[in-house]
Amino acid sequence: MLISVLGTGYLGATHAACLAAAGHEVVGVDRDPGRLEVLRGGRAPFHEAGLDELIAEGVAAGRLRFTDDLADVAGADVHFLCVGTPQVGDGDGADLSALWSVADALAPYLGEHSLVVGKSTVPVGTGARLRDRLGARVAWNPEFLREGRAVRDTLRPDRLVLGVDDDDDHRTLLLVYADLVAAGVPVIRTDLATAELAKVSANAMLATRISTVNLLAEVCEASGADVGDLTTILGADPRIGRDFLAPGLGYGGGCLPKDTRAFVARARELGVGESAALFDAVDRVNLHQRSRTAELARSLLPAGGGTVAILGGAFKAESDDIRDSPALDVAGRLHRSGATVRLHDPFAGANVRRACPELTVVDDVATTCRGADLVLVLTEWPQFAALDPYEVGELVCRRTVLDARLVLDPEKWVGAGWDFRALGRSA
Ligand SMILES: NC(=O)c1ccc[n+]([C@@H]2O[C@H](COP(=O)([O-])OP(=O)(O)OC[C@H]3O[C@@H](n4cnc5c(N)ncnc54)[C@H](O)[C@@H]3O)[C@@H](O)[C@H]2O)c1
Ligand SMILES: O=c1ccn([C@@H]2O[C@H](COP(=O)(O)OP(=O)(O)O[C@H]3O[C@H](CO)[C@@H](O)[C@H](O)[C@H]3O)[C@@H](O)[C@H]2O)c(=O)[nH]1
Repeated sequence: MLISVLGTGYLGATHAACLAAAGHEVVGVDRDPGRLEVLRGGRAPFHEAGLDELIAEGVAAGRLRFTDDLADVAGADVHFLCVGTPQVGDGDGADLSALWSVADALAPYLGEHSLVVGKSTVPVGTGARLRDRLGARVAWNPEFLREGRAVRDTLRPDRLVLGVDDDDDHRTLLLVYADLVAAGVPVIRTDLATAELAKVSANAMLATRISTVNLLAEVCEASGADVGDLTTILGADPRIGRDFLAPGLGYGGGCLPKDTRAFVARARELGVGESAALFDAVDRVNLHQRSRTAELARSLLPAGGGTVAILGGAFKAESDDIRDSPALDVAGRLHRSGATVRLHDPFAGANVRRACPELTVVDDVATTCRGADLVLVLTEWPQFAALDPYEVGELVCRRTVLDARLVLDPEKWVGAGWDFRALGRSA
């Protein structure tokens, strides 16, 4: 099949490369010339395990091309919309301007049988509006991939959600995903509204889980209970489950925060504001983790100054994405409070330098920690979990560490003479 993917960011680039790997002829469209140049060179424009290889293979095989000209995708059987839907500047709802703009630009190139498939995360009701606007066949096929595991998640998703109007559109999508269907990936057919809602609901529920565990961590910290044992006990109940129970600095990124807020904004429009306030509280608890981490760090530094070695800038490990990164929120607060901030991240350093020129970003852990009054772990990179507390102890000015992601082994660090603090652990 000839397939176009409109928007080649974290979602679109991965989706396009995986469709090409499945044997389709794929054209990725973007308006960002820098991004297109990198993709045409057979690389991913961001750090994502396995994606460089997949893009290189697709480009070399001639199955994957990139363009800024929608005329190049005229005649495609299926067009996937993968542009960004960020939070609106002055509110909590989703900004759909990129979606409408790319859809309008695509309209003249749609054939009678072309299927337009929304993959971006949108408020419920968007697909129906798009169908009316374009007068074309529209389906919604939300994407559940996680950054850092994007390729694996796309090649072997937990489920395929196909929001369709009729059997023809369903059949078309089954052909697009024939390899996944053959591999036994569960397919859930539904309507457009349910497919759209499934995506924001999943993210709002995941956010709720994290804020719940962080509330529990705060109670552990205040009471002397052990949050590690607590989550093990909770996770052993199959109704609760073990995944997504890691306490700490909370969630960030380009999805969970904005999707939870957009859910609430849309629920209010639909007259369900009273109950949707649940997710306002989830958001508040999440943001509170950032302010309380900064305050705790401040209290461990010399009054009005001090040097803090920050380990982590990305919003999560295995990604270089810094959108709404909790780590950068805390780093910014400490910088503004007068602390000297040095920050290291294994992959996100260049992005942090560009976005936060006021912070000193360094290339290795040793330079970050040398002469520091406090070591602060803000992203859950395994490299940080593996640090040797004796070696780090030789570099710092004071052996004080605050683990805001609960990745360090307390016994090892205390044994090496550190004043060890962690979120969820009483002092
Ligand atoms: N990042 C993820 O892990 C992920 C996972 C699932 C769903 N989503 C959803 O997918 C959507 C995209 O997210 P993302 O993280 O890939 O965003 P992104 O910002 O990385 O990518 C969006 C891309 O769209 C391009 N674009 C914007 N307007 C365009 C236009 N008019 N024509 C052509 N290209 C245009 C941008 O240049 C950019 O490359 C969002 O709705 C997001 O919520 C993201
Ligand atoms: O137990 C946990 C798990 C995650 N996090 C944090 O939560 C954030 C989000 O993590 P994760 O969900 O793994 O990353 P994303 O790549 O943002 O993926 C989410 O957002 C995507 C975009 O919508 C969806 O497709 C995914 O299903 C959904 O998990 C990160 O800051 C993590 O550090 C925790 O604090 N504790």
